[in-house]
Amino acid sequence: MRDSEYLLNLNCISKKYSSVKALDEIDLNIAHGEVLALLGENGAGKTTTISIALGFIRPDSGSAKILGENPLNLSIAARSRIGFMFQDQERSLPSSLSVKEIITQTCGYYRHHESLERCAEIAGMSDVLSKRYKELSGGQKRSMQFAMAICGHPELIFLDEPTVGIDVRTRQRIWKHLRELKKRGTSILLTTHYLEEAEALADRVVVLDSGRIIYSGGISSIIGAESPTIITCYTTIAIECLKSHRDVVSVEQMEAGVMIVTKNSDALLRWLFQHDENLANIALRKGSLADLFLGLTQNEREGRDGGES
Ligand SMILES: Nc1ncnc2c1ncn2[C@@H]1O[C@H](COP(=O)(O)OP(=O)(O)OP(=O)(O)O)[C@@H](O)[C@H]1O
Repeated sequence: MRDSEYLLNLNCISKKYSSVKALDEIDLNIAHGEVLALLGENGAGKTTTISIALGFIRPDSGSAKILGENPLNLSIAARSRIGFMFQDQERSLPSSLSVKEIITQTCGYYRHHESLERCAEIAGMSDVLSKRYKELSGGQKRSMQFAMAICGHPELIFLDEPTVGIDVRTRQRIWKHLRELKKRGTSILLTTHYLEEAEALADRVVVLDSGRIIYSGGISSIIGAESPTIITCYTTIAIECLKSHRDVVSVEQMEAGVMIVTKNSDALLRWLFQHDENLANIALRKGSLADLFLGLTQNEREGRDGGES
């Protein structure tokens, strides 16, 4: 695909805040109708990426194009094809206006928009339309910001941690709506700490770690065919030796023993018993996607540190 065919095209973008490298030469594209989840721990660079894509901040180097234009100099026509929901959006919202007034005002920026009632229904806000923004709970505020992001039928939507603090029912409703938008061909970039959110919605995930992309691809390729198992145990086998075992995804030293993430617990346990007669306090549990994600970032960091020494 040529760069001009992407709705968003970030090319070798770097950004530093004083001595902190927030982004380090990242490349990121979004195609028509694609849902991309940007994953990473706190401070990985997700919000900085979106801020650069939308032209809120200037990168130190690299080039960015959104809907074929420079984000720092975006035309009104292009703006009206974009929706977004930001983590610290709160500061820019008129807190004394009601939900109804804010959503109506936002709809006014777009030529084709949803009705107020439909926006409220999608975001689960029908009962609080007359409440002032400052009177809303944290979750209701996020829901309203979501309504603002989608109200204008944008072609490209940026959602920065859209469901943080939102109750389960509203989260399900938001996911359902995002799937419908995807079916209609809307492109979505969402950042999330929830792997299940990425799994539920995304065609592709990009994992950021300390400003670098350490994975880009389908979520099933991260997980693999089997979901991981966590073994905790006491062992006299050296950590380095455990790490080099082919069935080990990651190992962490605990206060009393080790925590091993593996995708083949049967084979690994047989090996542990064979090689350590002092093996004790064994406990097994099915790992979450988050455990696997931690393993991925840990392995990358170790690879990087090893490579630099
Ligand atoms: N305005 C700023 N001034 C100084 N440092 C900043 C600023 N904004 C971000 N940073 C730093 O840049 C790095 C990336 O931050 P960013 O907010 O992009 O991460 P994130 O992945 O969105 O994190 P989170 O999940 O916590 O929202 C962090 O180390 C952060 O402390």
